[in-house]
Amino acid sequence: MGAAAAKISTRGVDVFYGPKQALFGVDLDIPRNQVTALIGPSGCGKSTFLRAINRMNDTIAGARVEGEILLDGENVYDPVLDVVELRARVGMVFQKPNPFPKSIFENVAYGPRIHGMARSRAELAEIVVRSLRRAGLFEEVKDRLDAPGTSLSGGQQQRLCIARAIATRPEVLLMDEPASALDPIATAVIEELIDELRANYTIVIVTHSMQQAARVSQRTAFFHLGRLIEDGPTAEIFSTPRRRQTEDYITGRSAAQRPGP
Ligand SMILES: Nc1ncnc2c1ncn2[C@@H]1O[C@H](COP(=O)(O)OP(=O)(O)OP(=O)(O)O)[C@@H](O)[C@H]1O
Repeated sequence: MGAAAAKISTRGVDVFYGPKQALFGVDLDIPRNQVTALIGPSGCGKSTFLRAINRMNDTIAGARVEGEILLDGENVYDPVLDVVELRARVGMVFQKPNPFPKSIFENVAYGPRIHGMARSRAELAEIVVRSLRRAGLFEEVKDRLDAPGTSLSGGQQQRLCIARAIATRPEVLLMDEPASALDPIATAVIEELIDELRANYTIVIVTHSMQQAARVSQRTAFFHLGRLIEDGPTAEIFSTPRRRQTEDYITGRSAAQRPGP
């Protein structure tokens, strides 16, 4: 895939935490309206890479990003770019569901309100309902929108966080192990939702589960020790990886995958 077709293109991305380099020269093209899975052993830099895309690393003292990350051809590290706006365009969902200590309604209304997306209470309510519907949660919560977000089950809370992320009409959704804290049924619901969402969003998901990567993604990028080893269509990465390190990881032969002594 050429950079022209990509929603996000990274070139020579290095990330440092103080003196420690966590990513080395990552070049990756992420296509629009597909799910790209980032896989690799613990500590290989998957989350670091994800956070570099919407500049969440800016919030970590001592973190530094070099190289280029282009969103529709525009460098997200351009000093004139408004970071708050960037994070509305590139939403994020974390491993642990983290609803605000507010009502279900307010969790979703927060972003559209601070971005001035609604002119009236009715318009705001419309955005909230639409986002909850898209996140596959509306039917379960429509009679208790004033209940605290934290009163929902873990899987519902994660769908609430997805509704919150999509309420600002982002173009990209970054998901850092979004189902790892959930039971298998809630996980299946989230995976189905991810599949539906890709029609409207570009999705990048970090996962430790290769089964999940195979189920939800169209493309997979394998990282090892801070380097992107290879990327390509998910079916090819899992059936005919080009690199030995990828093959070792997906077949469970890599030392990093074995349990400790
Ligand atoms: N805030 C931080 N300060 C210092 N070093 C960090 C920080 N966050 C991550 N690192 C280091 O950067 C490297 C990459 O970490 P990262 O969390 O991106 O890996 P990962 O592949 O997402 O791991 P995991 O699968 O365990 O979540 C690791 O060596 C980690 O210790």
